[in-house]
Amino acid sequence: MPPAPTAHPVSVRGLSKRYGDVQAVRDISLDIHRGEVFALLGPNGAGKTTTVDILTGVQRRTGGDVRVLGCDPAEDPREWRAKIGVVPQTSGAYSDLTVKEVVTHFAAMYPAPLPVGEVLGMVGLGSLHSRQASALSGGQQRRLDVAVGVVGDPELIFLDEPTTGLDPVARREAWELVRYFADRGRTTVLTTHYLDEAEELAQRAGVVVGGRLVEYGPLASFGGRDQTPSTVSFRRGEALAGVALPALPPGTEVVPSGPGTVTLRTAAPSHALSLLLPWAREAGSLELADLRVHRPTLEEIYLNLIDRESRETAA
Ligand SMILES: Nc1ncnc2c1ncn2[C@@H]1O[C@H](COP(=O)(O)OP(=O)(O)OP(=O)(O)O)[C@@H](O)[C@H]1O
Repeated sequence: MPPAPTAHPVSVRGLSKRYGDVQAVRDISLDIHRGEVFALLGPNGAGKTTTVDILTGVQRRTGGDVRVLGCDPAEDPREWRAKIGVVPQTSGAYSDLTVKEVVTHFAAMYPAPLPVGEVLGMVGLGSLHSRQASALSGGQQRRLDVAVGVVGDPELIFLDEPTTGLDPVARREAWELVRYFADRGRTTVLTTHYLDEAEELAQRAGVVVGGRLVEYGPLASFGGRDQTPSTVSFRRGEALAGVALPALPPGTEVVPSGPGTVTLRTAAPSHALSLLLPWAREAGSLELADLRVHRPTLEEIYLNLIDRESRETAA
């Protein structure tokens, strides 16, 4: 019987998982939209891998309802499995096969795999295709895991910390691969501890702490980020020394900073700049020296969230 149609490729309601005494996941509800990259964030031991393992049929849930591409992963139907790609947190053991043999072996399990050579090229293993998989370095093994996870050209891809152990160039190659699938309308669930990676690739995210989903939504407004003021700073230089600042957008604060430096905190940095530039020009300065506009990064927002959660838990 074909799977029931579903609005979202992943739909989770009230998910929980207990391992003996450990409540690893508590009442998580979320939807992952078709075609998006969704980042699952959270500290070590938060419950991310457990959640991914349940969504991919590796672990059984102890409560709640889960639909992945219209099916219950606990039933693990064969045709369903062919539509998902998984790069698990731990590297696979590939015995004494060569890199190309490993990927060819996995490609044969899918009805319409991508060409093996193309996938090896995408993960940067093209020149190592005849090397024994067991002889690869840690980072090269991770690339092979990614190749194995995506060779089936999956509709939905789960990447559990795919770039851990990769050098900066390989990390960026992995990002290109995620974008390649996103451009083809595929959906990706990305677990990562690298906030820059999430920021670079994902449109929405969820933060799990102590098994609970404590933040969930578009990255642009994550943790009230779009409401958090930005900082604008510059050096006055000679032309602007002693010149009174122009009228600035309502709510802008002048923050005490070193001599000769102006630091403003404002919810409207573009508006503030549009007033500062003509002000500086009129005073004879075409450039604002050392101009910096700092919007809160995802990492800062995330650290605040984790801090808030640990204080609430302690209280
Ligand atoms: N098989 C298991 N048996 C008992 N407890 C487990 C098992 N697997 C995970 N746990 C516990 O469940 C909790 C969640 O673990 P999980 O691996 O899902 O966290 P995570 O968010 O993926 O962490 P990390 O970022 O370190 O990978 C942890 O307290 C962990 O010790």
